[in-house]
Amino acid sequence: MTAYLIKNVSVVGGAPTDLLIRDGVVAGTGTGLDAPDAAVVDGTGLVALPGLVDLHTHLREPGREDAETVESGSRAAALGGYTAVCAMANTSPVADTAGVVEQVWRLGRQAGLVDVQPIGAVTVGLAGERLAELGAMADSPARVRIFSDDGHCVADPKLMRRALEYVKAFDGIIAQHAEEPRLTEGAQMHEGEVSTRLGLTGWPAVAEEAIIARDVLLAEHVGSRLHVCHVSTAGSVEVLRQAKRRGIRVTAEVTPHHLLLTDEVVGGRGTLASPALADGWSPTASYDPVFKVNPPLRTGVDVAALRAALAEGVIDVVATDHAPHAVEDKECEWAYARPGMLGLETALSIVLDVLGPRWDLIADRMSRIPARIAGLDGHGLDPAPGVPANLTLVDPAARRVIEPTELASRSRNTPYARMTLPGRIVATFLRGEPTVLDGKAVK
Ligand SMILES: NC(=O)N[C@@H](CC(=O)O)C(=O)O
Ligand SMILES: [Zn+2]
Ligand SMILES: [Zn+2]
Repeated sequence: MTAYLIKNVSVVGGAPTDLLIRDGVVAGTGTGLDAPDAAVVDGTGLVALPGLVDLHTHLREPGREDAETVESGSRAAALGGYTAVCAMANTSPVADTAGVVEQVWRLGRQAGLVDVQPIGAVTVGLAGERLAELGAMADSPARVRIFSDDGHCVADPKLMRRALEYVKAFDGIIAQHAEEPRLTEGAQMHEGEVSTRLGLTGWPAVAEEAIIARDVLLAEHVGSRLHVCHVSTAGSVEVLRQAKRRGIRVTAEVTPHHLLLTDEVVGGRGTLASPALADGWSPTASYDPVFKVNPPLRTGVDVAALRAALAEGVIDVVATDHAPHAVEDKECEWAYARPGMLGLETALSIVLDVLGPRWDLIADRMSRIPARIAGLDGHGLDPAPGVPANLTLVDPAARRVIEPTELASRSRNTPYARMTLPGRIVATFLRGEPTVLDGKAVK
């Protein structure tokens, strides 16, 4: 195994120092390090972060390998600075048995670009009727600890209660896609002024907020851990703030797209929550299905509330909800397009715009805390002697124009096409082995 000497790098925003990586761990830090056998990486002007960890990724394998595979998604993750991702269960077949979660886990190890931690389904077939074999998935080699029906809501409160009770035994987590289905029948976009103007059926904020309010009370009642997926509204932030004040064991994530984009883009307007990114950019058309996503893009008030909640910690982490879709499922009439957006290769850039170069906060929201929530021990640790060398090097001064066909994902449904984003991943290391060098995947 080659040793690497990263020279003159800022570790999480600190004063420039050298990092020696050897035998899978950080072997030493300090200025003026020398290691004749090591390959030198010039870290001047770069920031070293603990490898990013994504709690919410769709890798699409098994079933829709045309949209993404574990390997292509792992490559996209590494290029985005990730060293671990949690893969959602809405595959085909659904990851609702020990067999399927083990298959995904093995595919991740074979790809060897990031650690792929499968998430197990809560209910059989994501149908919301019968609990899946949660214990068998927890006991499998994949050691599943997070369970989610993402793409669907566990709408039945009795089933949600039983799922929370079941996972309590092994300190597991239920990650809820909060969407009261009876309030979103036929919904196409956020229910508000824009949906009224465009004549599209709305997805009301209350459909999310009512489920979160119910679930935090169930989690309190049972004394079990709840994680809220892709929080999208100001009202949800208030429910979470109150729940945390009551000491309820709830964590929450926000996606990059809900931190930047508003429902105005559906109508073809380029109003973004960030003037810098809006400068010179606008959607190519109205009803562009790349902006169709579940939960939907909300208003500027919601985006502002999410940005504040992320900075403050009411929202614990950023999760990408990387949702690759094949061209025929996405580039079609709005009503028939599948919802979802790519996120892995652009997440750090968006968060850098949202939070600014507050590297310690970024390390918390994108690495340390998601690693702790998922129980991924070797990840989310700042580079320091003896620590597994799971890290990424960021060039904060770089700017790049997003070109969908240049992404490593097998799909191209990124909402940031033609945007100029800040920051670039220069290198990523997984247990001391480079997965990205000079901005390119090593395999
Ligand atoms: N977010 C989306 O719009 N789609 C996700 C499912 C989900 O996260 O709800 C997908 O799997 O495509
Ligand atoms: Zn979802
Ligand atoms: Zn999802």
